[in-house]
Amino acid sequence: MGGTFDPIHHGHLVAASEVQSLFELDEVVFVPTGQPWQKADRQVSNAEDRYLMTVVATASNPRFTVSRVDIDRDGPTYTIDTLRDLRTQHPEAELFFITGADALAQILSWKDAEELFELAQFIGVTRPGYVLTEDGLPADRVHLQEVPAMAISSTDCRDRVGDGEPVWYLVPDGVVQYINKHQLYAVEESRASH
Ligand SMILES: Nc1ncnc2c1ncn2[C@@H]1O[C@H](COP(=O)(O)OP(=O)(O)OP(=O)(O)O)[C@@H](O)[C@H]1O
Ligand SMILES: O=C(O)c1ccc[n+]([C@@H]2O[C@H](COP(=O)([O-])O)[C@@H](O)[C@H]2O)c1
Repeated sequence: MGGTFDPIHHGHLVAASEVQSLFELDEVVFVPTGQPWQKADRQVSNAEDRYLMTVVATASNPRFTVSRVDIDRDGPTYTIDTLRDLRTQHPEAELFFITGADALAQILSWKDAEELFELAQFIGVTRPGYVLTEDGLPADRVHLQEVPAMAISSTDCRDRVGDGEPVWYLVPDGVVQYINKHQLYAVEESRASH
């Protein structure tokens, strides 16, 4: 499962857990993006912080691991490179890439979109506020999966921290503590003056 994970939240974790169980996956590899080029219009937190929050959030699940392939590669992050690197590391594995409905809808705009479907199958999961559709995508390589709806986004978590509101129970406890310890998403002056 690839994502910016700024920060990782329970929507990501529920989706990953549900897909792992339903598709009987041996392992779910969380891959924090290095430089998400489709989010170039906004500031993204330091890759090491996003990686460490992902490690903290997934540590207790024996089927969850975290990969550094995207954060250790220079330049913009493309899933085609992610899948090539994972294929090299796990030559025997059958790869599935888990994405939310919003990301799945954009996939034809990703780099080398056609080749993506040769390297992995894609599992699109429901996400509140987005319609899950495989229109225009190869039906034999794309699976749609309903998962329990968690109306949580990283944007909302960042905004809540910035506004001094709690993110307890939206993200794992260790991630709340990591955010506090490293003062991520700190209150901006314009907001603090309200
Ligand atoms: N609540 C959710 N339910 C299901 N899938 C989700 C949910 N939140 C995110 N995803 C999916 O997880 C992947 C990684 O998401 P990402 O790290 O961009 O989180 P986000 O909450 O969408 O972030 P942001 O609000 O910063 O854009 C994407 O494929 C996204 O569609
Ligand atoms: O390969 C691409 O061109 C591409 C473009 C946009 C997003 N992605 C990947 O899609 C995943 C979800 O991205 P995001 O930005 O919604 O967190 C993440 O693994 C990204 O690297 C990939």
